[in-house]
Amino acid sequence: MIAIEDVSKRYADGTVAVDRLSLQIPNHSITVLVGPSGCGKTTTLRMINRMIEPSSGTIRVNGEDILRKPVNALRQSMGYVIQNAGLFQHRTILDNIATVPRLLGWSKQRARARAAELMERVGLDPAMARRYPYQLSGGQQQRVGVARALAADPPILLMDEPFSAVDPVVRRGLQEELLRIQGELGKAIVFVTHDMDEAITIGDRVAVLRTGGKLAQFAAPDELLSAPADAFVEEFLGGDRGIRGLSFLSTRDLALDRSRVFPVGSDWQQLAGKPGGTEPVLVTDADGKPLGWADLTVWAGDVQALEPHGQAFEVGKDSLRVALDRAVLSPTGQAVAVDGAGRVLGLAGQETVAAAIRAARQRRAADSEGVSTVKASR
Ligand SMILES: Nc1ncnc2c1ncn2[C@@H]1O[C@H](COP(=O)(O)OP(=O)(O)OP(=O)(O)O)[C@@H](O)[C@H]1O
Repeated sequence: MIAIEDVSKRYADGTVAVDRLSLQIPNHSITVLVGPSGCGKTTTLRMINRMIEPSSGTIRVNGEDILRKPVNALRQSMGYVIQNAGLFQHRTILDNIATVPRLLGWSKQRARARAAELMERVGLDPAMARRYPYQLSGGQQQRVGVARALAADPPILLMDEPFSAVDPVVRRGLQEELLRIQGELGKAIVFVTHDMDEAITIGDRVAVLRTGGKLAQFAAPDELLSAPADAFVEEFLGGDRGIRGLSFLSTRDLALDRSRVFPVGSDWQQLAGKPGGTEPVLVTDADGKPLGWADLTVWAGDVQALEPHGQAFEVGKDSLRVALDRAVLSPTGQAVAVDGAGRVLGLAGQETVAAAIRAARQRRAADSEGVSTVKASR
């Protein structure tokens, strides 16, 4: 646990970068500091590893005042990742990652073995080990930066806009990779960004700072989206926070319609004659996997002639946001719900999703702890 207690930073020219900030940063979780340019995010992060000394207040790590710890020991317990990776250009990728273990006195062989292990962990091809940083893409360099910070297995990882310099697709990949690594390693991660979407995607908790280094709100992402503390936070969250909030609601309890799903080989003529026979049906293969939509008033049983079913959503894994998106994009207005093996569980139209949203809101109102939240596949 990192406890920031009533910490302020006033620079020599009188600029107040951080103003009486108090934050409890738990272990085994990602805490994001987010806010507009100049609001004191970097200053806060650097006070944690003592690259910057606070003007007042105390920072404790697991109860111990960081000023009482030798600065080297403190920094060894904290990996540090910055924008553009900050790699040593004259060292190979392997030796970049091995830097801290070498400083700690590990043999070259052991440090390199550890570096090779970390390359795999962050998703880098082992063939890159002997390359130099300029021979890697920006996204690959950021992975090296993360691997280097993790090399000595520090319990804390400080990350300052680590993914800001790469394009959105690569950035998304890096965010997913970080979440996966965190799932395996469970560090205390403090992550600085000015991008609220990034904060919401990766943060377990998000601290929104306003200019002057004052804390505007510190909350879990779903709470931030559903109950912004004030107009500043609301504006910073952007105009579509209602839709984005659906990312945190599970599809587990959706009331799926199974009455319009039939396996190939069904008696289509008989079904067409039944009440509702003019409604499109979803045809599945023998395993229950979706093949496409059929209008039984005209379809003659030719699988090739089915209307594409589009992307499905996985119940329990994907969020209501994904389900709603699939329903909106579906040619029939019905999203196809599947299990982990891709077998159809049923259909969910926009009204079904809307009912699930209302039910989730009621549960939230009844019990602020009781709302099902999902972390993945937002
Ligand atoms: N060494 C310094 N001397 C004087 N003022 C400084 C110094 N370093 C930072 N500042 C000022 O302190 C404030 C906070 O800076 P900081 O870098 O912490 O903000 P930030 O939120 O990380 O910004 P950005 O998102 O643009 O990186 C800014 O007004 C900045 O100009």
